[in-house]
Amino acid sequence: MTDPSTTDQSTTDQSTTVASTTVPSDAPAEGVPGKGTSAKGVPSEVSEGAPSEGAISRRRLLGTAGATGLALGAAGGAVGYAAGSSFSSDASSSSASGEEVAPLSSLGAGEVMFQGKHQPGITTPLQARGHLVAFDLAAGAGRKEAAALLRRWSETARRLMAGEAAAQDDTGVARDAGPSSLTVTFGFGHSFFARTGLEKQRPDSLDPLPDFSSDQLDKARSNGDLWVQIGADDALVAFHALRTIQKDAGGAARVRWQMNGFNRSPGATAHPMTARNLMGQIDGTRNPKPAEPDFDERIFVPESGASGEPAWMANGSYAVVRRIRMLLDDWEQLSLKEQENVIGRRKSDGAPLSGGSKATETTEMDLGKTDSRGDLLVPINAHARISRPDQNGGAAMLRRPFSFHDGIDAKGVPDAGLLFVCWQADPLRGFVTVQRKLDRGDALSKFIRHESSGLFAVPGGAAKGEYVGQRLLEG
Ligand SMILES: C=CC1=C(C)c2cc3[nH]c(cc4nc(cc5[nH]c(cc1n2)c(C)c5CCC(=O)O)C(CCC(=O)O)=C4C)c(C)c3C=C
Ligand SMILES: [Fe+2]
Repeated sequence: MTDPSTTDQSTTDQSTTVASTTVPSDAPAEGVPGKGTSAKGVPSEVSEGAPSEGAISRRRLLGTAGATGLALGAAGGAVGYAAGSSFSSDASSSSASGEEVAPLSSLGAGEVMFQGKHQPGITTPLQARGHLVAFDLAAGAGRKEAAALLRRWSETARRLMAGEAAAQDDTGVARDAGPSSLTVTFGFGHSFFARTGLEKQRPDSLDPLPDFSSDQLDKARSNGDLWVQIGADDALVAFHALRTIQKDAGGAARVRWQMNGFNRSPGATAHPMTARNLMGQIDGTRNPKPAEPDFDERIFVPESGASGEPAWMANGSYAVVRRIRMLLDDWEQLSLKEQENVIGRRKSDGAPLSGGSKATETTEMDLGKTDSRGDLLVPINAHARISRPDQNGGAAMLRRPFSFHDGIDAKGVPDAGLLFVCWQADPLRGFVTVQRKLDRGDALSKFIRHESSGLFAVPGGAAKGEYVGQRLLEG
């Protein structure tokens, strides 16, 4: 069993109130109950119900949050959609055989707050579905149109994340579901600033990423004026948000590229644990944790201007997005031992190869340990060795990826891999430093291909009544 406190999935957004989960979940709910959430993590407005400005709250349509969503039984994951039933999210119950089963829970009730110091979707636990979309401003659209768009998008994000319907012409696709931990995150690309006459406000940190020798990038699926990351634990909730955001763009912006991804569904594993990727590895073990003293400094732009960052980026972060194809046909030819040597960790439980049979995922890696023949137990080119902060002058990033699978390509091989999204206060010190090192001799590089790339400035969270990016667009 892995220690959930070590996993990226256990991280919680500072602006997050996640519904309590009383059954094992891949996304442990550590959210501190706060505004809009009862002590049990279930939205407290449910019975009082005060949907804003005439909106019909989806939660109200559902009756009570406790009576909605997916009811998960621990015994084999017995599942029933319990809308309108008397199922409760915190009541224990018995199976037909009289056997005690775990209390029911509602995945749909998970709610992340839109407003906060940081935007949602950065430290939020991994969600089951994700859409990454880049937009380019339409010809003739400038700062005014961009400001109006960000205002519309922010209002949509706030409403949908609270489980309300869209302000206009809601399609009804998500009407039976709760917020399902929906997050919508907005960022600006390098090209946005010239398009809007805001060049002077463009952070140096947005300078284009250098070329890496192993890049095989498709320009049409890279970069973009604006970037939106959508995540939710329900596929329809995520799609609904995507569609609403696309419709909100109206004539102001058009989609440049879109990528769709997924993670394991909460509750799929017997215990909360770090995610696995499509190569089967436990991935995310050594992510920085919000409780660590240097977490904020590594991931978020500080409030003071001392960093050389523009004031509008205070509490923001930089997202590097890479579509990384996994060459699964080649990878799967390797023996288990060969696969483990590529990473430097055991495939079964993520323990470092230097740790011996008693090691666990959290055992410290011993970089100098050798076997009886004097060979390093963690090979010199192992991915988990050379990507470490202590091998890269302290460089660190918060990795928050989605897997993708877009079928079989023209050559008959799986078009599958990782939508690698990483967050840092300074992309040059974070992603670029580590990727330069990986580019020079990562054992994993034979089995992956970077196919597209983006770098986006993601401003801090919106205050009440504010829209994301307002300090840039109206500053
Ligand atoms: C430039 C940054 C990185 C890229 C690109 C990248 C791609 C990539 N990684 C895996 C699988 C694993 N990565 C692991 C650790 C790890 N990877 C990076 C950075 C990049 N990875 C870092 C900073 C770390 C942590 C290093 C540390 O602090 O010890 C691991 C080991 C488990 C873990 O700590 O998460 C795996 C497995 C894949 C499959 C991949 C591209 C498809
Ligand atoms: Fe990695």
